[in-house]
Amino acid sequence: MTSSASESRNPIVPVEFTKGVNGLDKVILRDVRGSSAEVYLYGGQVTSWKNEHGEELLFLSSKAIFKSPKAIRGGIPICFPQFATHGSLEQHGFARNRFWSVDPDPPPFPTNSFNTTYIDLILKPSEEDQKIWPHSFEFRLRVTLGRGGDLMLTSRIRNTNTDGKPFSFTFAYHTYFSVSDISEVRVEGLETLDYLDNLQNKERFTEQGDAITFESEVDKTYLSTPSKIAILDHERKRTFVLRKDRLPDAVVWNPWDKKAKAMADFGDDEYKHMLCVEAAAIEKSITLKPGEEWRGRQELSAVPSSYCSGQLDPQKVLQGS
Ligand SMILES: O=P(O)(O)OC[C@H]1O[C@H](O)[C@H](O)[C@@H](O)[C@@H]1O
Repeated sequence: MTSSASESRNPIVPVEFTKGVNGLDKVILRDVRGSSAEVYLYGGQVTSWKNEHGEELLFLSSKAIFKSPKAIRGGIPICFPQFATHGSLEQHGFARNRFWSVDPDPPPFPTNSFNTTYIDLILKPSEEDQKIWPHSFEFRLRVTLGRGGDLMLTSRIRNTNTDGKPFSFTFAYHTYFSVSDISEVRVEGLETLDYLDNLQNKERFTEQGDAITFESEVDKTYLSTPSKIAILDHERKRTFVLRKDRLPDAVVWNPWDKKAKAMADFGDDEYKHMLCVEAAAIEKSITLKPGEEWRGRQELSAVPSSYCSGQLDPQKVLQGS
């Protein structure tokens, strides 16, 4: 069937503006082959990413609270201008619990947007925000659903201070991946790297051994990581490939059972079905002078993983384009 035939029979609305939980504004991106993504203006947050079979690829807690000032638990929260407690602001900064707007006329992107569906959002600080972080900025976020169902997020952050002052920030795409069973998952691309252990006062260690697997709580910030990280879900025979640009660090987080129980917006057993791998800039903060812009990009794809004599072949995953 040609795509025009399928389109005329079943018209696709590539960008739909609608309402989500609690009447919050939501944008749905759709690709003709059936993949989709959902973005809430609250937090500028992707909450859903589905492949062409309609299978959800991101974790969203069944207990997520879609109400300000609580950030939505799951999807891809944006941590800005501060990651975690690396500064004096609230945990993970304020971008994740502010109302973003649709950017009607974003400056042009050099990247090829042919054959993709996307939405541009913008966040500017309110007067209240400037009381806690005394800077003026424009944060433009483009969420793109690629032709093959890939999900791309590009952030452009510009210093618009008129007082001549630079500002510094840390940043993360706090991606919650949906996994079959955390004990069946391994992460490749971070082995042998140095990391800060957030469970041990951010002390620095070196990762030993092979790929990373999970049997207890993990909260680590890997430093100077490669631009490509793979998350292999053996049970579902699915591999997520995360590619990133200008985001040198990567946080790996699973709260495990005890912390899961302590979080009001997270189910007691949900830790089994999620893993956060967060493309980030943490160890070295980013500094912008007035008029300067930083751009940070994350691209996610989900591919079927194949078994080779009972073992996944990590080289194939990591060397593939
Ligand atoms: O509960 P939140 O504020 O959303 O933070 C959730 C988690 O985010 C990151 O992964 C941090 O490294 C963790 O220390 C933190 O627990």
